[in-house]
Amino acid sequence: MEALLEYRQTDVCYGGVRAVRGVSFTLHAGEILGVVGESGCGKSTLLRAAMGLLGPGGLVTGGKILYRGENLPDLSARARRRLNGPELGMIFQSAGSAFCPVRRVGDQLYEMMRAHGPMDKRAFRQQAGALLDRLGLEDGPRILNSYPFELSGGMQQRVGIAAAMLLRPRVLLADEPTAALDVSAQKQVLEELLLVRESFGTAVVLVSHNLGLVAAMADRVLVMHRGEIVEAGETRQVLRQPRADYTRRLLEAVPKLRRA
Ligand SMILES: Nc1ncnc2c1ncn2[C@@H]1O[C@H](COP(=O)(O)OP(=O)(O)OP(=O)(O)O)[C@@H](O)[C@H]1O
Repeated sequence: MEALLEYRQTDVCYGGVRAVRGVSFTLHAGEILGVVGESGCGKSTLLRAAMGLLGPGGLVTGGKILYRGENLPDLSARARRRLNGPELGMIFQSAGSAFCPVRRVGDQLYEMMRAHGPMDKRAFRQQAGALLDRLGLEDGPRILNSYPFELSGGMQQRVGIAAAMLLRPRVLLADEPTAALDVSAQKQVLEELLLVRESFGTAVVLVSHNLGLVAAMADRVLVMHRGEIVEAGETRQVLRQPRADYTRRLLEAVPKLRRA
């Protein structure tokens, strides 16, 4: 399998304070990699660093983040715009809040698609409607004609997830994508992630607090603690026979774990 994304001894700082230290791993095409660890351990920072979205105080201060051989922190803003979206997609914890409040969500999604290549409006509406349907939003045309405030938080989140998926990126960086969703919507989103991986060989980095969800979805898992990877390996092995004390402590907080 092709190596798509490779972190090599990556350090990330905010205003000189290190949030991620010496992180190394490789993500291959078609793979789902889970990232777990307590709040504040650097999971979001890891993903934002690849997207160039660390914000004004954030900087990759050491190592490399290679996407198909190119070091992402070295890219110009122009090269970055070419990659972000169609190559590297990101689903944020609050994906729904990224929409402009005074424009219909369908227009915003269509514009995003058009920014990355020619797209016929009818084909777009069909494609977007089918995806929304699979994400549990059955009335696609109505959703596309809605303003963000006309949708519930869970609906907005799923439209935000659809926005990342519509461009069919090779790599999808998903930061707690389903944390704000109810159980049935959560299931539909996770099934769609699996379908996208199966249909297009999309690789996924799935950040989650939910170890049960990671156990069910991820092929491999990274355990992070205070900005560092303390354990990495095949999901089943890490969750059943953890080597690091920290992983054991994390698992002890979950009464029962079963791989689906
Ligand atoms: N914009 C920022 N400016 C300064 N420090 C930040 C910024 N964003 C994150 N940090 C700090 O970097 C560290 C890692 O934060 P990060 O959000 O990556 O953790 P996380 O594991 O994703 O947490 P959570 O699970 O709560 O989302 C934390 O100490 C956090 O306070």
